[in-house]
Amino acid sequence: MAFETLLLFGATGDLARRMLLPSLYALHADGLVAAHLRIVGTARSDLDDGAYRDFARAALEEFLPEERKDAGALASFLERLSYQPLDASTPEGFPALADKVGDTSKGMAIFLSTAPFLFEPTIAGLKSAGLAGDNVRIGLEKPLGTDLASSREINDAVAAAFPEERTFRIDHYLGKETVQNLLALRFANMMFEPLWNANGIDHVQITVSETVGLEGRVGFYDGAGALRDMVQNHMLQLLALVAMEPPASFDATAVRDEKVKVLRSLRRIDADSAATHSVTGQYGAGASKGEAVPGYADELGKPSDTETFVAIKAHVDNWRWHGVPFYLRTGKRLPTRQSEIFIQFKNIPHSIFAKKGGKLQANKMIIRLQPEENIRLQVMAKEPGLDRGGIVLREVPLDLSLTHAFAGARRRIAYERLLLDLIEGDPTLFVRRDEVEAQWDWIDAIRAGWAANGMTPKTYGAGSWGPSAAIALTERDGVTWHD
Ligand SMILES: NC(=O)C1=CN([C@@H]2O[C@H](COP(=O)(O)OP(=O)(O)OC[C@H]3O[C@@H](n4cnc5c(N)ncnc54)[C@H](OP(=O)(O)O)[C@@H]3O)[C@@H](O)[C@H]2O)C=CC1
Ligand SMILES: O=C1O[C@H](COP(=O)(O)O)[C@@H](O)[C@H](O)[C@H]1O
Repeated sequence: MAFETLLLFGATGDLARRMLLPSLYALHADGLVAAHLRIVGTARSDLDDGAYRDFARAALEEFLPEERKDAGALASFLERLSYQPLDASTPEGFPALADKVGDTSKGMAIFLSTAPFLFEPTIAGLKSAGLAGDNVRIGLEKPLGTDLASSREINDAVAAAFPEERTFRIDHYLGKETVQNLLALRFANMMFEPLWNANGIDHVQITVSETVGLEGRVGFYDGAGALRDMVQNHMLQLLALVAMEPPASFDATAVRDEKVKVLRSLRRIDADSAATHSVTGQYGAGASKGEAVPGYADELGKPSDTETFVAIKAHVDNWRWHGVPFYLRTGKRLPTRQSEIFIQFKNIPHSIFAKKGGKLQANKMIIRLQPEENIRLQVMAKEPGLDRGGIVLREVPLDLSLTHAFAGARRRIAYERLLLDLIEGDPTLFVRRDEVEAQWDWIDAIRAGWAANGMTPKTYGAGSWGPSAAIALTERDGVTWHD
């Protein structure tokens, strides 16, 4: 059921400015939210409704693409907004917040876009002010903790007021169009699923590379690092979607049941295998997009052992994936911004072209999430000609460019879909508690393995593909990273 109030904590933050307000505006401009949906923002800043609308207007001016700016839609969107100042770390301000929110009988969705240490007091405050009733659901921005224990603590605090079916944990990668297309590719087509296993697939690579550095998130990032910031959530969700069994239906329980089975089947990387199955790095000075950039420690202003790059060789220990490595790689200040899933199929069992000189390469599938969205299957074809000197076979792409195939359909940013699902109450693309905890369990073992082996990040030049050890991680298996 679509709710009629959205209460946004962290309404003055960076995420609200860059993503949440522009997404809500887009839903409004496209007529996708109810005419009577009210959006109440709250944060510490001492603003009134008018000042918050000015704040929101400035954010939209800055972050909306030019073609989306429409004066009429902007004015009517701003009318939906109101604001209540609140220090969420103490209970005092919550009664005033409840007054501001007013009648919630038509349902309220709450979104916590604040640091996780505020979740517990926020939830206590909401509960004490009567803002956690049966017709209220809550969305939680990541990070949900820094390890399994802290994640459990947060989840317990949330569960004290909101049952699991009313708790929506965000992983914005699940809102990305191509991520859902991966499900369509696997489960809406006959031809891939029979090969989608250890018989057909040699290995899988998942790369999420960024060109940016700290981007003003110094305080948060140095306490997190790439493993907890990116692998624990986005990359493991991508891995789970690639590796899961077909769910019985595209429904929240069925999909999440299958994902959690994969996450629980991940082979532990621990003290014995951390050094052989993972590599960490930290960028030093180098160049990004042709410009000289400082190293991480210089950006931070002090030396640090936080990893800005991680590469992992993972295994899913079940029948389907027996012996198939999943190589994961993510980092900041890499050469390109590129998120992709690369599926390397196995070689054909016997080549009829060998005696004619035809050289074969195994099929590959590249599922590109960003910057552009496309799915490409590399297949073998014969070069045109009379083949007098022998047959020449060449790898050619079968492209499914989503941008071209669906030209005219606007590409939505992930938060548009996720905020709409939160307001309408569809949890399919949100992460269930057991998934988050399985993810943390696996990540904690890796971190313990690093500590036990005294592993610290190896330096890589900004603008490179990470430390050379990351190349060696795959080359040892005769595998080259797909750049
Ligand atoms: N920015 C991003 O790209 C991403 C952010 N996240 C996560 O989302 C969350 C929000 O991030 P971001 O917007 O960047 O953070 P910011 O630091 O930019 O904003 C924090 C928000 O929380 C509010 N706040 C801080 N303390 C209190 C308090 N005691 N009581 C009430 N409100 C408070 C701030 O209000 P005020 O400024 O008025 O004090 C502000 O609105 C974080 O957990 C972050 O890790 C996750 C993925 C990406
Ligand atoms: O959650 C996070 O994701 C972003 C990358 O998101 P993308 O949609 O731009 O790929 C990352 O920069 C940030 O460090 C992390 O917290």
